[in-house]
Amino acid sequence: MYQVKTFNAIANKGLKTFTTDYTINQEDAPDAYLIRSVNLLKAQFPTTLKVIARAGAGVNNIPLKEATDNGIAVFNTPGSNANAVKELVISMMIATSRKVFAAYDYSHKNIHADISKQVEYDKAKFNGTELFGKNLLVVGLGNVGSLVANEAVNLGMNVRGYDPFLSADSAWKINNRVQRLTSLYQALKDADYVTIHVPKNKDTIGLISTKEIQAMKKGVILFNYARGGIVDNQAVVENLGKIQFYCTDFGDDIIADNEKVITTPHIGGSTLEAEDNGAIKAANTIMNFLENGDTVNSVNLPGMKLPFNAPYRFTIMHKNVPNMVGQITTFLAQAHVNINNMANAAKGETAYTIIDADNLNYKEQLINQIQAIPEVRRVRLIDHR
Ligand SMILES: NC(=O)c1ccc[n+]([C@@H]2O[C@H](COP(=O)([O-])OP(=O)(O)OC[C@H]3O[C@@H](n4cnc5c(N)ncnc54)[C@H](O)[C@@H]3O)[C@@H](O)[C@H]2O)c1
Ligand SMILES: O=C(O)CC[C@@H](O)C(=O)O
Repeated sequence: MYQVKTFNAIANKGLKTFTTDYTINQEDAPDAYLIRSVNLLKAQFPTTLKVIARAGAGVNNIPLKEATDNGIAVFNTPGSNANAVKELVISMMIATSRKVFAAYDYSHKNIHADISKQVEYDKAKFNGTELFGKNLLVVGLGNVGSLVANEAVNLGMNVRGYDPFLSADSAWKINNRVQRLTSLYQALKDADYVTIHVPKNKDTIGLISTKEIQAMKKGVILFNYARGGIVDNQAVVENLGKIQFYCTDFGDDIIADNEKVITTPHIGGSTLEAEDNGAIKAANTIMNFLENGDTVNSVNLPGMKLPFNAPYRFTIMHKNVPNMVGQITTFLAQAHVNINNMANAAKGETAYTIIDADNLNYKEQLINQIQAIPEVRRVRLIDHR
């Protein structure tokens, strides 16, 4: 039996994905955390915890180094809510361009007056512009950015994208009419719209600040549905003469109460469909990791999936240093354990080894020996019989 502890509202479809081998929030020795945006940066992890699955994209709420040091695999569910974010961004592009919020406000305030004639005079205040033919700059062309870019092409926009770390998978998804840039500044000066879709990390905090805003065109509309802090809100408020509207999912005191700033309460991924997708993917990720040791979509381990055709599997999370496989297989050989299949891969400073065995001897001693190698973070034995 495995124990799962959930944080945040996790869609029922996801919880129902777990088989009867899993209990949810019933006991207190969790093997897995299933989370959304809960801030775990200062959390103490129980020693039983082996995996954290984030239903969604951003993992800036998880202390990746601490998790790795404690032998905990961390996963997200790439793309599960990308369509939801895309639809919100496109709708905000249209809503701001057509002055929908001010027009709604006008109509709402005058709801009891007989304004049927007055509107024909007043409506000039709400003249808008169209997206067709305008320039859009998309910063970050991953799961969300690529969808936004493609949809904007469909709407007749001239789309440019900036993503120096673009993966081959993402590149395949992008419409060939999206012009790829090698410098962020190349497109800032003539973009009518700038939208940010990068992860929050030490390199992207303040990615859009005073210098970048000063390089933008007057009247630009800026969107941040990625994370608070990637756009410097202080720089935004100081430049609202230049910025026509700033739309963001991440409000704070600095940008509060400004009619040119339109905030939403982190609802980019808040659709029924996206919440179901993310929760189902996260639940499957947890089960595949705990039962098979699969690490596809891990953010702190190399992505690995090995057919499991033996009675026993060792999974070892360890530092990416020489002679790890040598030491581990020496212990297995000394215990007369026959290796059926194995794989090893690394991601940054961390590596992961999967060893399938035909037989098992001296179980406790073997696990203790491997775990005692100083660079080993966690060894697990999965009994598949
Ligand atoms: N508002 C919401 O509810 C919501 C929902 C989903 C995602 N998000 C946020 O949006 C971010 C992006 O989501 P995604 O699913 O597209 O992630 P993703 O990992 O698929 O794509 C991120 C892209 O950003 C690129 N990138 C990284 N650093 C960059 C930089 N300095 N400059 C330009 N590009 C850079 C990467 O190469 C990658 O292609 C997430 O990390 C998350 O924080 C927010
Ligand atoms: O869980 C959520 O609603 C937010 C999701 C979003 O910010 C993400 O990073 O995927």
